[in-house]
Formats: sequence, structure tokens, C-alpha cells
Amino acid sequence: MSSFPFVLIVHEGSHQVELNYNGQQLEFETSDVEDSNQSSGCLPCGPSTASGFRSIKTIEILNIKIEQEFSLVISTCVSKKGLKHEAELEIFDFQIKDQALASQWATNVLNHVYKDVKRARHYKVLVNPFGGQGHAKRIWENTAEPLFRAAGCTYDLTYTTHRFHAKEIAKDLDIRKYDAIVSVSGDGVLHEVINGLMERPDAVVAHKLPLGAIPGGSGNALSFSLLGEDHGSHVANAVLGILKGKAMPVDLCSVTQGQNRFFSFVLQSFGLIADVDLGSEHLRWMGDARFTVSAVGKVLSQTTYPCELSYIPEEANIDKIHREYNSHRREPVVWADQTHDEMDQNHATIVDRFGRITDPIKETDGWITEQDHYATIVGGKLPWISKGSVSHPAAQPNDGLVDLLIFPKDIGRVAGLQVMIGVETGEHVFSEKVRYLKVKAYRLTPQRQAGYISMDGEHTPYEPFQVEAHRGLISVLSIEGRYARSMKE
Ligand SMILES: Nc1ncnc2c1ncn2[C@@H]1O[C@H](COP(=O)(O)OP(=O)(O)OP(=O)(O)O)[C@@H](O)[C@H]1O
Repeated sequence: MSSFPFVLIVHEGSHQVELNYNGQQLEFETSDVEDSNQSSGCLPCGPSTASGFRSIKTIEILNIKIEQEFSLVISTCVSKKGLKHEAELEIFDFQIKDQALASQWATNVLNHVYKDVKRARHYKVLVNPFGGQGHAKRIWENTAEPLFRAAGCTYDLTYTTHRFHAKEIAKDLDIRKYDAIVSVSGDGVLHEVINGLMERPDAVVAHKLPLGAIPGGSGNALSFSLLGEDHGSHVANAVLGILKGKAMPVDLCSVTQGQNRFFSFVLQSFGLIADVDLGSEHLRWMGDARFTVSAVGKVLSQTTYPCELSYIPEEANIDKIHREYNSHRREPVVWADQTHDEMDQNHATIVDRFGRITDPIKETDGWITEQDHYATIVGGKLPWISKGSVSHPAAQPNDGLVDLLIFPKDIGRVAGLQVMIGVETGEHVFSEKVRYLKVKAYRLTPQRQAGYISMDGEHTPYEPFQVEAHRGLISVLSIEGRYARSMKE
């Protein structure tokens, strides 16, 4: 392969353009960006500086093709004009004179662009047409699918038709055919996919199939956690992560309840937050706002919920948790193919290090037990639960721990509302009114007859349950290899 820069002279109408790829960016000066796109019939062009200088990062280059012998088409996913947080598909079309030279240049650039990730991946795509406010079909057709196509990727598409459809598909899928499963939905469909994969007889292989999340629900916790507050709702940004991302190992919480076991990747909630999650369906038309509106109402009502809580603490001091968060972010990221997950250790099933809910607690494991009324108890594995809700800011994709957030019974209306405001930025964890712990496992036994328990937004029986985090049981496509920063430096 020739060395950088890879240079190609092309034409844009009567103007000569030098395409210069230096290994970091593709740079060129266009004379009239809008005209070039109009003539090619491509999507409207994005930002162009006064001079027409364009600099497109390696990660933003999706594909380069030669069409009709004389046309070089470069597909990119770049920031929208005037909107630095939101990306969109932008296609550049240049004329070429020497097809062989252009073809060699395109091959050299693409080999570098895709040196770490597979090109032209094949995806299983699930779209929930009823997720969130019912926009997932439009999101797929108008924004996501054109990007998949532009990148030269292929897909099998299914619109989910009923509850548990995604789980059925994940259970029966011929996983050898696909590079990843992508859902255009909220977290509920992903929860089903994960549980479907984990229930397969070949779960030890199936759980390795990476997942991708395109925000199409009302919460979209995974998408916000991967992309952060500013980008989490932007479809093209999420798609770029799916087309160009690598498999990041992500822990799963194994939940035992009665004789059942299932898996949770977002959160398990009891009390106020469960009521908000499951009791606010009538506010679905509000989109993201339904959680905030409902939570404020609950805080003002000062309802408390009795239970027995047991946990094995790893760290209970929020300042230490904060320091550890920052030092962890300075460490290099680890990808799924560089690490072993808990299922790889010569066993095909989950091993409960701390027993199941039906087992007596073993004192030697370091359990602490308390019994009280609480406003809410929420175990989480993702920093964001929705836009403007950073409930578990110290959550890490693969630290093997569950973050436990506890609001006590006497939080009070004013402090309660202050804490709720703090949740917008994750600052609530520093409030003296709340407790935030990293735990290896926890067990919760409700002491009322009826109420809500929510697992990743799914209704779960109001019965005792136990949760344990298992390292790297799934993988999620990510460009950064870690969640977006959710705690200050
Ligand atoms: N066609 C369908 N009709 C009814 N329910 C469906 C259909 N397809 C999927 N579902 C169910 O919808 C539930 C929620 O889906 P999804 O996660 O997409 O949206 P959401 O609940 O709005 O978003 P979030 O989980 O982010 O709050 C899932 O439990 C899934 O089983």
C-alpha cells in the first residue's frame, strides 16, 4: 500500500479538486458544494465553509464507490449544517478521468477506514412501530436505512408485531448469518433480544453477537449512555456507531425471582421510580417528559415503600466512587475480542457467585441487611435512563458491579425535588439525602402485598428478587468503547 497522503485529482464540474486523505481526515476544497450535490441528485449537502474547505474524519467516511465509470461517490455521516451535535448522511459526487487510478485510491482509503472493523456488515434489524411515540418506522426509513445502504451494508428487517416478538426472533435467529442485531426501538425490545439470546441452548455462542441501538422508544437508555445527552436522541449518530463501532463488552445483571431467571441491562427499580416507569403509560404521548412529570408528582406525594434490602458492598463512599470513575476513564478501553466474559470460563451457564433468591444468604459473602421504608431503590448498569435522567452516573459497562441508588423515606418534598433536579446531570449522587453504592449483588424483599417492580421498564411480579452483575455477557457496538462521560472530572 502506498503511504499517506493518498491524493487523487478529481473534477467537480469545470473545477479541479484535490482529494487528500492523510490517515486522519479526508480533505478537499470544493468550489460549489451545493451545485455538485444538486447535479448528482444526492441528499442536500451539509456545512461548507466560505472557502468550501471540507475536512471529513476517518470515522465519518462510510463508503467510496465508482459509479457509471466516471463518477466517484463518497458517502459520509457528518455534522448537520449549524448543528454540531447532530449528524446526517452527506454524499459527494466527483467526476474522474482515470478509473483505475480512482479505484486504487478508493481501495487504499477504504482499507484504512475499515482497518479495525468489518466492512459491509450484515445486520438483523428489528423495528418496533409502536415504541415511544410511534416514530420508529419513519426513523428507520428516512434516516437509518439510507445510511446502512450508503455504507454498503445489508440487513434483514422485521417489524415487531407483538410483545415478545423480538425475544422469539432472538431465540430462533440463525446467528451465523449476522454481524449484529440492531433495534430501532426503546430499551424494552433490547431487553427482549438479550433475554432471547440468553435462553438459547447455544447461549454461550449467541450472547457474543453484538447489539446496536437506534433510538426509537421513549427512554432510549442505551443510546443516551453510549452517545451522551447531546447526541443520544440523534438517529444518524447512533447509526454511525453501529456501522463503524466495535464490540464493547457489557455486563448483564442476572435476576433471580422465585424459580425464574432473567437478565436486565438497564435498571431494576422499586418504589417511586418503578411507579414512574410502569405507572406513567397514560402519559406516553409526552415522550421523554412523561418520566419527569410523573416523578415530580410522586416526590410531592411522599409515598414510601417498605422492604428488606441486602447487599454486598464494593464501595459506599461517593467521593471514592467518583475518583475511581475518573481513573477508570484514563485507562485504555478493552474490546470484547480482547477479554474473557464470565461464560467463557469453561461453563455454558451462569454461575451465581452469591446464590439465588431461593438460597439463604451466606454471611461469609459480606452481606449487609437493612429493613426500612424507602422512597425508591434502583439498581442500574447504565448511566442514563432517558434524556435528562442520569440516574447512575458512575455506571461502567464492564466493572462487574451494580450501581445501587437509594432514596430514604424521609427525603422530604423540597430535598426530593432538588434531588430530582440533580438527576438531570447526575449531581444527585452527591446529595447527603441519597445513598449511592457499588455492590456485587443485592436482594430486595418487598413488604407490602402489591406494587410495582420494573426490570428494564418491564413489569415484574411484586416478589423478592436477587441481582448479580456478570461481566461482559453481551457486547454493544460502540466507537468510543465506553459510555459517554456522566461524571465531572
Ligand atoms: N407491534 C407491537 N405491538 C405491541 N407491543 C409491541 C410491538 N412490538 C414490540 N412491542 C413491545 O413494546 C414494548 C416497548 O417497546 P420499546 O422498547 O420499543 O419502546 P418504549 O417502551 O417506548 O421505550 P423505552 O423502553 O425506551 O421506554 C416491548 O416490551 C415490546 O415487547
